[in-house]
Amino acid sequence: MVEKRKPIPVSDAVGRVMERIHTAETETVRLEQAGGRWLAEPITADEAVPPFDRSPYDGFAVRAEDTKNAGRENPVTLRVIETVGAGHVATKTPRPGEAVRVMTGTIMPQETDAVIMFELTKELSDEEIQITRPFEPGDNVVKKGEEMQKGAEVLPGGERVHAGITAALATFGYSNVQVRKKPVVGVFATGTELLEPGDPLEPGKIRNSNAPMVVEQLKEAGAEAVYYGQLPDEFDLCLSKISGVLEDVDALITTGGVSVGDFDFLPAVYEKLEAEVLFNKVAMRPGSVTTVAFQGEKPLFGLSGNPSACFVGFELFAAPWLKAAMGAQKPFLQQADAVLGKSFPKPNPFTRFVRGHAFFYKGKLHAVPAGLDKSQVVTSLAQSNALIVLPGGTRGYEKGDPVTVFMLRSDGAAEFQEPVKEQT
Ligand SMILES: Nc1nc2c(c(=O)[nH]1)N[C@H]1C(S)=C(S)[C@@H](COP(=O)(O)OP(=O)(O)OC[C@H]3O[C@@H](n4cnc5c(N)ncnc54)[C@H](O)[C@@H]3O)O[C@H]1N2
Ligand code: MOO
Ligand SMILES: [Mg+2]
Repeated sequence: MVEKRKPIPVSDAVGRVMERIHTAETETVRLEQAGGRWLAEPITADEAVPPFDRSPYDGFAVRAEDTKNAGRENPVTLRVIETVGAGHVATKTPRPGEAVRVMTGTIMPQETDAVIMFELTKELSDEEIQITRPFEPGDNVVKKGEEMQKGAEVLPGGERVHAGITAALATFGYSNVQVRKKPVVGVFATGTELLEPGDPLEPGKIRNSNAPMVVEQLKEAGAEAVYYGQLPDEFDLCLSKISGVLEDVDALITTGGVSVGDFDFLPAVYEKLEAEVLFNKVAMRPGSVTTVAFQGEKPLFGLSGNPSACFVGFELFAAPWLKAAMGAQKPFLQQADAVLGKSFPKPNPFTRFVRGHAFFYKGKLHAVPAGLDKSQVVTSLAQSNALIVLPGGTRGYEKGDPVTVFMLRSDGAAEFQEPVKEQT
């Protein structure tokens, strides 16, 4: 008799997995290698930024006091005593009536407290300029520590290093950075029907799309994927291959073989390994048969063989666990309110995660289901940047209904648009 499984709500399933986080150790990597890694230490300012008062313009550093009587009818003439570029320090100290020609980024010369851009001066000669308005002390001076004071916290840690974080790390002298070790995640695709992408098709066989997809999802999550190849639907072989690699990985992902078919052997493999099964049925579509088991601290993610179900199972359970293991403060997909762009008439006993395309139109986020909504479907994944969440227990959804979307990515999001015009 076929095993009857009891579905649990998605949030319970997520909760069960996230109770079992095992935080990865830290390691030190060079700044150039830190992109995409998760920060394992807070970033603090080793020095103030900027580290000295500096000029934001190409112009003249002056003593503001000298300019206080300047006006259209009363131009003030100042004598230029030196030219200093960024990276150099003025060698002279201006006396009253004197100015220093400075470039953007130059440390303010002693005794100067304002900068006048070239365009606001009249250069009478190489040595003399004229100005026709007064300047206050501090005008056009970027103060030391204006951006960040020495010792201030820039980031608390737990963020993923992107180009902006790299810039901050470089600014504060982090030539080496502490990050979390990447969990090593083994991947097996199960299925006697599977061919590799380079193979010609044969009757009854299909190309293995799950393994390359999951390897890519692992990379996107920041983990280290080790693809161990395909396993035919044979119990002994699945058991020996899976138990053979468990020592070498921090987590294992299998695709296929988790349902109730005669050749679905993952449930029996978990039993034989004496792994603790957290759940084997989730009240969701696709991915209802997604199974998560633990062997000690190691999660075994038994993702469905159906490509869309496999994808969703990874995003909902494996990705947050892996990101949290890498110290992520925010391991879940970002959620947003959107307007459903196309009716979805199918009744919904389980919560659906519909692959779709989300985009902004007239300031509102819209989400349109992509391609066929079936768990066997691959190509809709290629057209999606979001999962549209349609809670279960309804008769379907109408175009225009409010929905929640989980954002998968934001690249490739827009064509060129005229930036919003400033209000005047
Ligand atoms: N009697 C029942 N049958 C099924 C149930 C059920 O509750 N009762 N659940 C269905 C649901 S829902 C899903 S989802 C699938 C899950 O199946 P498995 O996880 O056991 O996966 P397989 O049987 O191995 O394969 C399913 C399907 O996916 C294709 N596949 C497998 N691996 C890959 C791969 N690497 N790349 C591309 N496609 C793959 C495979 O050829 C099958 O077509 O079970 C339903 N059945
Ligand atoms: O796990 Mo299945 O994808 O719900 O169709
Ligand atoms: Mg099956």
